[in-house]
Amino acid sequence: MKISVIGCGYLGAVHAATLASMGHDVVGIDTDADKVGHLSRGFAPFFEPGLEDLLADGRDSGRLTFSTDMDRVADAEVHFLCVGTPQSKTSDLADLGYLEAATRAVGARAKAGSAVVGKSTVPVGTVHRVREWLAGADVALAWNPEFLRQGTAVKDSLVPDRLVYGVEDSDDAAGPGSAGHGTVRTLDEVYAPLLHAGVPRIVTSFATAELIKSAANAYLATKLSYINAMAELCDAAGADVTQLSAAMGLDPRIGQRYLAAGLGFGGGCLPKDIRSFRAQARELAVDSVDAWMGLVDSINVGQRGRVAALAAELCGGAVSGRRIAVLGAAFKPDTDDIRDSPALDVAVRLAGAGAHVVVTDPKAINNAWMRYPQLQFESSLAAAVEGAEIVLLLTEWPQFRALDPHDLAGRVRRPVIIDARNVLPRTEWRAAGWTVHGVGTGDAARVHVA
Ligand SMILES: NC(=O)C1=CN([C@@H]2O[C@H](COP(=O)(O)OP(=O)(O)OC[C@H]3O[C@@H](n4cnc5c(N)ncnc54)[C@H](O)[C@@H]3O)[C@@H](O)[C@H]2O)C=CC1
Ligand SMILES: O=C(O)[C@H]1O[C@H](OP(=O)(O)OP(=O)(O)OC[C@H]2O[C@@H](n3ccc(=O)[nH]c3=O)[C@H](O)[C@@H]2O)[C@H](O)[C@@H](O)[C@@H]1O
Repeated sequence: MKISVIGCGYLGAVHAATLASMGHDVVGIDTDADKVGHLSRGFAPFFEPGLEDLLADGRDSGRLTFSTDMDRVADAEVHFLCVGTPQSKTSDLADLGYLEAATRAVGARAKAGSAVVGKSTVPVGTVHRVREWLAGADVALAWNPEFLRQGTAVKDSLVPDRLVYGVEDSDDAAGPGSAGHGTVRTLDEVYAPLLHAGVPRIVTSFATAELIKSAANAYLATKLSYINAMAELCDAAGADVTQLSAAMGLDPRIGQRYLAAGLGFGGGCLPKDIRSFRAQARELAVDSVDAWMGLVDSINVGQRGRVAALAAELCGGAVSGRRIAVLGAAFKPDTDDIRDSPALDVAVRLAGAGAHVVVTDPKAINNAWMRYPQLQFESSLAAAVEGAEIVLLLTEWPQFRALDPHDLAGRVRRPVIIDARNVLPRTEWRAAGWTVHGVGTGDAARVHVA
């Protein structure tokens, strides 16, 4: 099929590349000429494992092209809308400005009978606004939310847990002869290899499809804030949240995933999505969801404050003038994305309190250094920790987990580390002379003021 993908960021570039790998002819459109230049040459404009291989395959096969020219969408049979829906600068609401611009541009060029399919994460009810923005274009409309995670985006796209199709009420999966089966059939054709492999697909209304996406992210955020609240309880009681979550997770009704307590969640999605969800609940007068999301958000942001306060405590009450090494700038490992990064938030708080903060990260320094002039960035871990009075492990990259505590002890001024992701083998590090503090690992009662 001929497909256009509008918006080639973390979601769209991966979506375009995986569709091409399934045999479709795909054009990816983005307003960012730099991004399009990279993608056209087969290079990923951001770090995402496996993406460059797919881009190179797509370029070599001729099935995958990129452009800034919106006119290139004209002969596509399906248009996927993948532009950003960031948090508004002035409220909790999602900013739908990019989506409106992209939709209007597609609507003006899409050929009659083609399908416009939304993938961006949107507040419930947005599809009706998209229909208005299409301004009478003779196109079908569907909403097909995406659930991929950065860092595993290629795998998540090629082997998704489920496909969700939000379609017109008249549309159904009954096949030829039913009133408006157009978009279901079209999407089935797009995703044929996945459906053939047995990926479940849910066909539902627009509102339900929109809410499935928001509710899934809100649930993940809820699970994370729940375990972080338990971490605070563990610190207060002298218990260990890593053992608590491991034991809880063995119950298959609970499961191990998203139960890793620590610095909490960040990134370009969960934080803004729970705020948008909150705003939607307020508009719909569903107070319980508003209050719930408010608590999830405040527990999450509170983790950052707790780690910064622990650093101050371990520095004798204040960090002013202290040299602090921060391991991690990305919002999580295996990505270079620093959007709402908990690690950088803590680093900025400490710098704001007068510390000399040196940050290192395997992939995210290029994205971070111009944005945060108050921080020093080092690509070499050895340079970052040199002379540090305290080390903070804030993003659990494999290379940080595997650090040799003996080697590191020889480089720092004081062997004190906050393992804010609870990933280091504490016994080994303590045997190497380190004071190790986790989050919720019951160390709070053992803080020694230096
Ligand atoms: N990043 C992720 O892992 C996932 C993101 N999502 C959702 O997907 C959407 C996109 O997210 P990201 O890819 O992370 O954002 P992003 O910011 O990385 O990418 C958005 C892209 O859209 C482009 N763009 C903006 N306006 C445009 C226009 N009028 N025409 C063409 N291109 C335009 C931007 O230049 C940018 O490259 C959001 O709604 C997000 O919530 C959903 C699932 C996963
Ligand atoms: O809507 C989106 O954009 C995506 O948001 C998340 O994906 P992502 O933001 O890429 O990252 P996750 O792996 O979910 O991690 C989110 C945050 O939670 C943190 N986290 C995750 C798991 C855990 O146990 N503990 C924990 O603190 C991570 O460090 C990270 O900061 C969802 O997992 C995806 O399903 C969804 O498609």
